Amino acid sequence: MTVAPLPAISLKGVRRHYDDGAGNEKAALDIDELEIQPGELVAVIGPSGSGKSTLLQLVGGIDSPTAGCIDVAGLRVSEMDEKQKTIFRRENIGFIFQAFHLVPSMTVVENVGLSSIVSGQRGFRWRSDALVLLDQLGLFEYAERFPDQLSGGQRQRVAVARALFGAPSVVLADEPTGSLDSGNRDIVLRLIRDAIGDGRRTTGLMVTHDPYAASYADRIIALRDGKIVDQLDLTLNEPDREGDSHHDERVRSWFAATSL
Ligand SMILES: Nc1ncnc2c1ncn2[C@@H]1O[C@H](COP(=O)(O)OP(=O)(O)OP(=O)(O)O)[C@@H](O)[C@H]1O
Repeated sequence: MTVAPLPAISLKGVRRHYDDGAGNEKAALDIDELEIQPGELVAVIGPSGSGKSTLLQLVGGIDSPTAGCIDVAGLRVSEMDEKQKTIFRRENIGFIFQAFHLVPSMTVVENVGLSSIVSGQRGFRWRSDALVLLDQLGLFEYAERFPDQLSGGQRQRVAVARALFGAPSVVLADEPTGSLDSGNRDIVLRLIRDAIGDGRRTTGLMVTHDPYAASYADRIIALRDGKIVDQLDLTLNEPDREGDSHHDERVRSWFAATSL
């Protein structure tokens, strides 16, 4: 008998309400069920205000749900207090924020290895691991610079390297290719894709407005008004998923149909 692996990310009956300012409760997120398997890369799309960032913040333990159950990497995030969530984030999550959130007083290589530095790891193993990632992203020569000496696209790649550093259980990416030209967009997407996949222990959730970026995912989910309104399984296209096939017709027509 084969036993199905536990999902890497599981949401059940998850609601996140806000007061709309007029005393009414408005649901930023309302998901009955969502399961993401280990090694799966899921793209999240949807119009502005549909709940994409809220979903990332709940899975990443930055925010807490009003109701429901969230499990990530076998841990019940929805029941953690703030201190537990801080440790959970540090040990399990690699974030790529739209605003990058690099530490201005630290060099590029220190920003990449931040989680090791913060957790007090001794020795310089972290530095060589960080340099490998910087090299893969074409930023080796910038390792000793500071974030304010980089372009927006270079900073975004540093943020990607930092998120992938240490092979976290889950990578949460909010528009990871937003500031990149097409060449660097490919480098970043391939690196994220290589870090997440069969036999890897990293799982990914990536918010994007870019159909090309979404085509790197195994599955695309569409949010509207906080609910999952559509899904597309791209693993069905697996035999063709190299090179130009990332522009797969089915992805484009589906995007057109969901009027993004
Ligand atoms: N702190 C808050 N207080 C009140 N309402 C909030 C708060 N954060 C989010 N919301 C509301 O929740 C809904 C979902 O917001 P969210 O930021 O998740 O959307 P999004 O899909 O990420 O949008 P965008 O693409 O513009 O970043 C929106 O209607 C937003 O106004």
